[in-house]
Amino acid sequence: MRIIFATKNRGKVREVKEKLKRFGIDVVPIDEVKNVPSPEETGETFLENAYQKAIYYARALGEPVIAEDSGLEVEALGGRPGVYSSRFAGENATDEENNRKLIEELKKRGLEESPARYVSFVVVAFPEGMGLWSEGEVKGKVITEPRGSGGFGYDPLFIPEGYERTMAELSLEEKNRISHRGKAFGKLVKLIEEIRCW
Ligand SMILES: O=P(O)(O)OP(=O)(O)OP(=O)(O)OC[C@H]1O[C@@H](n2cnc3c(O)ncnc32)[C@H](O)[C@@H]1O
Ligand SMILES: [Mg+2]
Repeated sequence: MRIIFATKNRGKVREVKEKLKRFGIDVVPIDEVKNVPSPEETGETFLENAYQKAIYYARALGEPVIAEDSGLEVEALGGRPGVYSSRFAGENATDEENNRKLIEELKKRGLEESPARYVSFVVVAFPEGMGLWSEGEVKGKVITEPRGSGGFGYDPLFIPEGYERTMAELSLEEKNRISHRGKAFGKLVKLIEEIRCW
């Protein structure tokens, strides 16, 4: 079975491909199927954004599409960057720029770390308009000294609860076992199997 995953983030594609492989699901990134301009992400919540992305592409393609919206919530920053995680340092900011901004914001407050969590909302939308969704989170803390080269985004600054290593120091399989995204996609596959909607 194949599932089209609407994302421009290569890190997400790598993780979700690996996660769904053992369920016999072939995850195909949208840009390998059709060249459609990206939709806006104007929602105020992760769920709204994930649904917006999924339904936009499901309608454009005429078949079910999965999308994900995720982010990092930092306690010391009142939950920011949250839904703005990919554009924390500005529109089209790189991971490095976003990480630098996070370190600055913590240091400005005299902090070297803060409790934080990653959140992921996943939606599979059908062209007719309905959708199924699931979510996952992983708690931990953010630090101001980046470590590791795996993963993507804020991973060099995020240490999951119960770990000494940053998310960027974990293998792909290990990250998938404990991550917000790994949990959300695991739950979505169960839902799809239960409802037999495919
Ligand atoms: O919208 P798409 O095309 O899927 O790609 P995106 O990178 O813009 O994805 P989001 O809008 O969902 O923004 C999520 C951001 O949150 C951060 N993030 C989410 N999950 C992460 C993870 O597992 N590791 C590190 N950073 C993560 C990272 O900055 C992402 O760019
Ligand atoms: Mg995005």
